[in-house]
Amino acid sequence: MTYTAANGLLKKDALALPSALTNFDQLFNDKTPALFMDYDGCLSPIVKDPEKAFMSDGMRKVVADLAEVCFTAVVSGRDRQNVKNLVQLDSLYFAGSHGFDISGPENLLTEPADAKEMLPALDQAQDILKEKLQSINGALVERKRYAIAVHYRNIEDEHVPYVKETVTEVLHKFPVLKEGLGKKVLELKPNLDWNKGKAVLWLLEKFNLNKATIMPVYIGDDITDEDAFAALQGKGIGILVGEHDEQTSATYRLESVDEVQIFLEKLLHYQQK
Ligand SMILES: O=P(O)(O)OC[C@H]1O[C@H](O[C@H]2O[C@H](CO)[C@@H](O)[C@H](O)[C@H]2O)[C@H](O)[C@@H](O)[C@@H]1O
Repeated sequence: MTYTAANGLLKKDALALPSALTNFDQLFNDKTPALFMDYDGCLSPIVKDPEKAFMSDGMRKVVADLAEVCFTAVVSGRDRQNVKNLVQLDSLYFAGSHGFDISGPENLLTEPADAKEMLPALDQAQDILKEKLQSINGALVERKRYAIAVHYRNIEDEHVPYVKETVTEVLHKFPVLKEGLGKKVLELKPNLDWNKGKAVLWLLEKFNLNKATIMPVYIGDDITDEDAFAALQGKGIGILVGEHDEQTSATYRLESVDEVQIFLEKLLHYQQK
């Protein structure tokens, strides 16, 4: 099903999207890509332990090669330094904490949404969550500079409602924070008008990439990536990897992390022609 949402965005069922692989030849029309990618579920498969979400050597190689020929960024919900450590490529731009914390080659380091005053609330919320969830086997509270992820992937189903209620309670205590949803995770983020989509638009502007010769492309698998797909509607290409629980603003689809690698290899070949 396809429909136009109240805000004018075109939304589709993930399974109704055409494949970015079979339609590759129609995507770029001789334009140079500006590439934005999510990490978990896009560059690395979803696994039980967030610290063990590794990128394959093949994926790292093609991303490194692409960074030589076009603007290449990773836009992640993870802490910026954490995702940088996992990717291990200094030639890339990184937007961590869902876009609140950005770095790049040549000493770029910036927090464009100016969320610093939310840090005390995040610190206090983290302490309360750790204390309240310490007795729940498998619950994981992951602090990023500008977000807290409460993971429930590894807990018994019967404890999930308690975890969700606890997050809701903490959010009520700290109105400067808002909820974010992801794959078996609830997040607490600064209650500001900033997200992955705004970060992508900020990078396009900052690096003078809003030109007819450039085609922005964003690849991601999760609900937080929807902000970036929405930001690129009518301006670039949004590619959803797999599916999530909501309708999508992406325009194309890839089945899996393996298909992401095949797509990136095709993109490299196209860009080297
Ligand atoms: O925006 P992303 O780069 O995709 O980050 C989104 C979240 O990814 C991580 O959690 C997810 O992946 C884990 C490893 O595969 C998985 O165990 C977890 O269930 C997923 O929610 C990361 O830990 C979070 O901080 C990111 O926000």
